[in-house]
Amino acid sequence: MRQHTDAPHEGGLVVTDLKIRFGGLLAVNGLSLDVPTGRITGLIGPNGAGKTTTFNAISGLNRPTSGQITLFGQDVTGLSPHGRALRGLGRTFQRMELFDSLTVGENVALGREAGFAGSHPLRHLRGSRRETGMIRRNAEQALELVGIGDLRNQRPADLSTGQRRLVELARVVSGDFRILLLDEPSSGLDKTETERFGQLLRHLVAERGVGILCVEHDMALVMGVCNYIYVLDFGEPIFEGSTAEVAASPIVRAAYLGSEAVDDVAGLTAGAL
Ligand SMILES: Nc1ncnc2c1ncn2[C@@H]1O[C@H](COP(=O)(O)OP(=O)(O)OP(=O)(O)O)[C@@H](O)[C@H]1O
Repeated sequence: MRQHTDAPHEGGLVVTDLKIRFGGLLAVNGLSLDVPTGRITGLIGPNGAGKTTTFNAISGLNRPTSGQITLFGQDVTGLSPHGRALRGLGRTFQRMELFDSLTVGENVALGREAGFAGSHPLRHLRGSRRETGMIRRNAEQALELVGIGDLRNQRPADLSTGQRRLVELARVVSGDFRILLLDEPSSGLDKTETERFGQLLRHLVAERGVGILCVEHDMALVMGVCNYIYVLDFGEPIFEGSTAEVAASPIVRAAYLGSEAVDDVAGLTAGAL
């Protein structure tokens, strides 16, 4: 596994030789990832490559057949999603899971707990309010960092897809996690919104020093924000490298043949980087 930090590795998420089998299907076969803090790492691959399965294994929603997952040097392979969250791991989901009965501010305040299997976010919200204002303060900071403070009293149902994506990002930011897993965060955004979202991710890393692992189909976003990229195809890790190396790789282009993203990859290879 190559390390993609310039400085000595200060820790983060490390996945070693991950294998996940569903019956006769080897959905992920020997994937190793290094996701340091202060960097945006990409995980890409065509449909069905195993990206979400990998995310679920990292966040504890499915059990790996073999392999190891460590967070800041601690083996978390056997821990629950909640245990991993407490150790600094937050995630978003491909399908946004915002509560339309709550305001934007309340959704963001769910922060650390929401979205993780086995938690009870509504109960958590009420309990925490009684005990402390800390969650509300975290939520306010996250709303400001993501630039949606003016939406705090609105309901998610009244927002555009782009705004809802920002609410989702603010929610995971409010959890004060050190490693964020973002599952197709720009899905449903137009080109301008995606560009702004990319700038926001870079701002987030610069401000908070978090590490981000991002699964994303939008190649322009991937190539624009990621420091390092891993490529999966049919569960096999087929390539890893800098954005320039990935964009120039014939292996990567071949994996995307027949998919919509192939033109994007080819275009980036031709000179965007
Ligand atoms: N719970 C499951 N049981 C059986 N097979 C599964 C399960 N979850 C995923 N798979 C299969 O594992 C493979 C990888 O799926 P996964 O959703 O991880 O791919 P992906 O790269 O995230 O795809 P996409 O980009 O379309 O979201 C697919 O063949 C999928 O059908």
